[in-house]
Amino acid sequence: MAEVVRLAERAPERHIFRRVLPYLRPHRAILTGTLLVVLGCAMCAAALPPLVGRAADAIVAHDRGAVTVTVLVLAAVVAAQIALARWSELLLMRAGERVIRDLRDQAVHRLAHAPLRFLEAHRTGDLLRRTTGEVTALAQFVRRDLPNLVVVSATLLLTSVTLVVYSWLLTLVLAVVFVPPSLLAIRVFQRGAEEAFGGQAAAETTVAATLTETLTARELLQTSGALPTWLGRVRRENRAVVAAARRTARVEANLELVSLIEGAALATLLGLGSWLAADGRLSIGAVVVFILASRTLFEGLDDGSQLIGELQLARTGLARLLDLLESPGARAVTGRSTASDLPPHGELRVEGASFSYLDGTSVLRGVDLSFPAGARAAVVGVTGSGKTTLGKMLAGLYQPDSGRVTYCGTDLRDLSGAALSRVVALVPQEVHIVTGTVADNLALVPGAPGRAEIAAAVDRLGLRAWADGLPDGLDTGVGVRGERLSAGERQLVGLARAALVDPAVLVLDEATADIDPVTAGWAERALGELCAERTLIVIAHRPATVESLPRTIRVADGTITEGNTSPCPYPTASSGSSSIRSPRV
Ligand SMILES: Nc1ncnc2c1ncn2[C@@H]1O[C@H](COP(=O)(O)OP(=O)(O)OP(=O)(O)O)[C@@H](O)[C@H]1O
Repeated sequence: MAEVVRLAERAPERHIFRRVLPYLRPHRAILTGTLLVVLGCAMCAAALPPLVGRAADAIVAHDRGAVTVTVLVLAAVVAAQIALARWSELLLMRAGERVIRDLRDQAVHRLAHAPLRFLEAHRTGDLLRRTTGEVTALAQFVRRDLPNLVVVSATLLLTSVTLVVYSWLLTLVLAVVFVPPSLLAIRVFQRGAEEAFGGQAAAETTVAATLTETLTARELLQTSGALPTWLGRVRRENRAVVAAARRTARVEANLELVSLIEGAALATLLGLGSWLAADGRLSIGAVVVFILASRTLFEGLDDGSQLIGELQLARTGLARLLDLLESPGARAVTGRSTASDLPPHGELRVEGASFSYLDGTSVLRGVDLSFPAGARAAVVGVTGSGKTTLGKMLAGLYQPDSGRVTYCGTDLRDLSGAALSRVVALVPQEVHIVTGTVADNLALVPGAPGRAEIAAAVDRLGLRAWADGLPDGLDTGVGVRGERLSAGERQLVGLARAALVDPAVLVLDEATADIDPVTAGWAERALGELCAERTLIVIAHRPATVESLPRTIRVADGTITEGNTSPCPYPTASSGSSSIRSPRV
């Protein structure tokens, strides 16, 4: 079985900031400018205690002129601090939004190009959370917490310098007696935080994934009577989230210890400072500066430790997002060859191909098949024998674990995404329909065809009367996920999309749901027109389809046996004949 790299439930956080650097590089100009403004803001904050100290000394010395000048400078510094803080906020928001926009674009791009096997290996909710929830959390962090984090770091640094300058003795007491226990308490918090926040994110992801499934499987759940069992599962997972959140809250409570240490330190410093001032070894102003600066230091430690919680949350989200962006498993496996290198008609060949699903289910073993240009074949087999898997492999959606699938000698793996879709198109049993109009859905092919091209394809397939019969023609809304279209009409959309792509090979997974005779007639005609010039491989579910096709490929026990070839059995739009029985798609 080919190795598929799964995303870790708890994404590794090692070197997380170094890993995010390449994503920040395109925005380095605005980020550097922002950091400089933030630094200016922090310098203003650090200048306040010395200015207040100077004012206190001037008051003690009855020096009115010095008091006036100091107060004016103080006012100017405060005004500058406010202005710089506002400016840095705006800059950070702008820079942050750009970074987030790029990350989101890349995540969506990565998911849109990820191999089918990678997507199947993960729950949709997990992938959705990584591309939406984690990005939103990151955006919030950048807007709200990052400015504070930068200001706090710079303030801590500058305040430490102020403290040393004003009294190395008091700084020594502070540094030896009080700062280490503070840092220890923060460290204890950090250690628990990684586990607690990671656990909370994982538990929330599980709930998100289950909620997504609740919506997608709602019909099954409502009609099968399985809703109570399912809701029991939702409740269990919900309880796990609450437990994880409580664990996080307990870890956060450790931070209270930091406040306690701060109170004790300020009281000690005040006593010690007053004693030194009374002894004449320190001015009153210096004591004031020291107390204010110590307070700033502890506030910084306090804010910093709270921010570490947010930082941890952002780290976890960022790690999960980067895990997706960096995952080799999510990397598109298509190559660079373009369809222009290849003839419009040619042989599709399977050589010694084997395929197993991730859970180890071995489905196909050593399959050899050849479909010369214009061949038409039915693929048959009991349910679960591997027909759909073979179809997806023929369409290049699954890569064989061993062996290869080639078109005119070129491995499908070596084709670019657009080239692959021009070589082979798969119309699945359940054609995927997106919210919008019929025309919007038909435009979902390479090259985004315009209205005229879409109308021409519909005419070519003999579907004009069907389209005109819809309430608003091609502008008819299809509802959420196409629920306003019948199974047959969805296959008509799939066939019309195939006509717009104009592939050399068409693989059709016949719809098993009963289709009304009128829609079946439209589909029959469209298919007849579509298969006029190309290779057609129908995964057949009805005896009538099998009888109508000249060649039968039987899938059983992972291997293939087959019969002969003869001309196209489908009537074309121009012939209007339906004398040959054909599949109801
Ligand atoms: N995504 C998947 N992950 C794991 N196993 C899978 C997956 N899809 C299909 N299988 C398994 O692979 C085997 C072949 O499935 P496949 O859908 O190809 O059969 P099929 O012949 O098309 O069936 P049907 O006629 O019912 O559509 C089955 O045992 C199925 O359970």
